[in-house]
Amino acid sequence: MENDDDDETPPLAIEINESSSTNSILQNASSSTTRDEEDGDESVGVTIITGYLGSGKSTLVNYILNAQHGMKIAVILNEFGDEIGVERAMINEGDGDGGAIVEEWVELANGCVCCTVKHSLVQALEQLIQRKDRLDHILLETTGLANPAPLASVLWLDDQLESAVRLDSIITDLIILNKIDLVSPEHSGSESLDVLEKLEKKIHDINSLARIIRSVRCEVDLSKILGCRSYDAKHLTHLESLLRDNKSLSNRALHDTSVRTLCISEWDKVDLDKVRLWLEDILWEKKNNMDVYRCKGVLNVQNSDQVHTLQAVREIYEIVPVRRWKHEEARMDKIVFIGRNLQEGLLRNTFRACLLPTE
Ligand SMILES: Nc1nc2c(ncn2[C@@H]2O[C@H](COP(=O)(O)OP(=O)(O)OP(=O)(O)O)[C@@H](O)[C@H]2O)c(=O)[nH]1
Repeated sequence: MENDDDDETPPLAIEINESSSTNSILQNASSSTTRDEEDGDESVGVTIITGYLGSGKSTLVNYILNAQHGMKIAVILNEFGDEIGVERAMINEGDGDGGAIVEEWVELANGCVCCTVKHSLVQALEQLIQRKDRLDHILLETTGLANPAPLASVLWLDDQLESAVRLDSIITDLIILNKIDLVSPEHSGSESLDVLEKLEKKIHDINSLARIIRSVRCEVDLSKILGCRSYDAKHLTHLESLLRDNKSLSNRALHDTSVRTLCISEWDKVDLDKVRLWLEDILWEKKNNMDVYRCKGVLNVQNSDQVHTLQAVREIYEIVPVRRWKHEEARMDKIVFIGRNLQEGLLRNTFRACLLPTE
């Protein structure tokens, strides 16, 4: 579908719950508020967090929500269809104890925010703005396959939104060079230019203005990434080029269409050891030629009252308990796969062999 078709597409329903991301710029809450007050500008900053699958977008959202800044933050998550619910279950909301108070969670379903769900995004932002007195900032975490340029155009070209929200920055413009702990020592420091320096140079060859911050688990100085005002009038040239790039891109160019997402869900508890062997067979042995780029999910584990999250990026995976299941929460296993040659029947059947018999 071409971008122009979007106007004919009816808006999709958006879920807004009462409880209330791959690289970005955040500014310290207090300095952002002070600056806004000084300017008489009460617009709410929006930070778009983009980045490839598994680069650390949710890790950054988690870090921001749990940091000591006292901001009231709304999070808009864009997940592909079946992923709905998985992403949110994996993010630990701030507890309001000095950290973020998450006022709104908005999940945009059934498509990618840069193409088919633009209307939902506009609706979601409008609804959030109506509650603006209670909000300091909005984080928009896109799917790992999205291009941020069309999002910038949504924020710029919608007249109503223009004054009430402002694009603060896109975390790809501000580059968080995350996971530097995974660069092996023999690759860093031993040569005249180490791997990270070479990588930074390559990034600057593509975008000489990009600001780069190195991090492990997205632990970054929030004053460097929130409230950046990267797109204020003085940065207009950059914005214009972003919008121009957007016009010249077809949807085909935005996404690798051969990459597919699928989700398997079950209600029974799992045997964790069996799940590990199952996963290693898929990720390490490349069972039946399946090429899994990314896998994430929640598991209902035998003899545990903790939600376990499963995360895999290529061959690296982890399964960890993150918190207790909430009383009202449906305890289930839900796993999302993103990759090529995914065989749904095979994944589903082999996963069933990890389930415990229903009590
Ligand atoms: N070793 C290491 N692992 C990290 C780092 N940052 C994040 N991770 C892990 O990488 C995995 C993916 O992180 P996420 O934050 O879920 O990535 P994402 O970009 O939101 O992924 P998608 O939603 O699939 O696009 C998780 O298992 C994280 O714990 C880091 O700096 N070092």
